Amino acid sequence: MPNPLSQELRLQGLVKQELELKRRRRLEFHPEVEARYEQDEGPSRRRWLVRGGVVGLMIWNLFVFNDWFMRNDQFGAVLSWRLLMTAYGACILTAIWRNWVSPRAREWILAGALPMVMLCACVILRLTSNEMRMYDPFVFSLAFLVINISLPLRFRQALWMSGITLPLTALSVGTDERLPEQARIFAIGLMAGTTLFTLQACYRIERSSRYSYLLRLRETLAFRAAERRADGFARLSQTDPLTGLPNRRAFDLAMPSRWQEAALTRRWLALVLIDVDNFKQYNDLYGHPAGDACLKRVGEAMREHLPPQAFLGRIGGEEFAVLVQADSAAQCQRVAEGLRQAVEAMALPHGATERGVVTISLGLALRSPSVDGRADSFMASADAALYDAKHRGRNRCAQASNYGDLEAPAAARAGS
Ligand SMILES: Nc1nc2c(ncn2[C@@H]2O[C@H](COP(=O)(O)OP(=O)(O)OP(=O)(O)O)[C@@H](O)[C@H]2O)c(=O)[nH]1
Repeated sequence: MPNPLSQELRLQGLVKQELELKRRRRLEFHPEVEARYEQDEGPSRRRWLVRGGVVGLMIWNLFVFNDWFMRNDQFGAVLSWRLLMTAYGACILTAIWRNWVSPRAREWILAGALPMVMLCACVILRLTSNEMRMYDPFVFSLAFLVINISLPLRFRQALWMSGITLPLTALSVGTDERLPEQARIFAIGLMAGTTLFTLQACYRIERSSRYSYLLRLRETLAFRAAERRADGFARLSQTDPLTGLPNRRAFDLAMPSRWQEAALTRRWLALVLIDVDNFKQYNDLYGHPAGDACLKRVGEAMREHLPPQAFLGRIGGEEFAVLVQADSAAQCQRVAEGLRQAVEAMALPHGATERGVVTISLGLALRSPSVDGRADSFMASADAALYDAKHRGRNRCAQASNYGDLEAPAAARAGS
């Protein structure tokens, strides 16, 4: 299955092509663009058609007053034809409204309304004996106006249905001997002219709505692509390329939000600054590439140890930082000590440390944040604690304030 990104890029290319090739003159897009057109515009077109159809049916039925005065003798029969057409229209509109039919079928079914309306109108005209009936055919043009323009039909369907309906209606009116000849000629001429003009308008409406859709789609796709690029840049600018962990910039952004989160949930927030012990010597002993690999492994070991919601970033050369929430100070201390153990447990050989393996020193600062409190001294506290851990002999976690030193377990120190 193609991924959404490549699909969008392909669509972007197709839209560009459509705009360049002026294919829009054919009132049909490339199938993929056409599918997207229906997806984006279909629901609003359905709503519009249903609304327009309901208004059209209301107008159609308002003529019942006219029937009462003009065709009183045949009122029952005329009313039946009106109701038949209304029922037919209601079925079509329900099918469109409930989306029971495909987009293509929707357009053709709707277009079928034009010959149906004209059929009913011609039958009603035949049923009428009143001398005022000669004015009836002049109203026929109204159907072309409403259906071809007001709805409007799509141009292809409008062309076909008008092409079928106009000659048949003209035949019916033209052969109606009870109509004066001049009225017949004039009514047919009016219908033909109306059909022509409404078809032209129908074409222009569809063409310009398709063209403006293409422009909108082009903008939407370009905007999405720009957003994706911006997201990518933001991710890159906040990621350390060596370890794939968040970098200092990401840490600076995370700090205030983590602070607020902890304040709102009334939990402890721990900041742990971590420094790889004697890392300069590691580089000197094993080379810079090995140093890089070591930093990656240290990052991975700590990430695995931390809960998923904890922040872990590489904020400097061989310096990492952790932000983690906990329910108690003791829990924070356990997390920090766990990090130290996790790195030591990797047992990466290091000829210049006491234990003979890569170890880390940690400075832990704890806060119980308040919403309007400030994190200003947080970093300085953790930094001071880290300094303390280094001075006390490395491979340990020291804690800022008066919580005391979190010693490495006795067993670990015994082996050093
Ligand atoms: N391989 C590698 N080395 C780095 C990188 N960034 C910083 N370093 C090295 O990390 C070393 C840090 O050395 P120092 O700040 O003296 O600290 P240290 O040797 O770890 O000593 P202590 O921190 O006191 O235990 C320097 O030699 C840097 O060149 C990196 O991305 N890759």
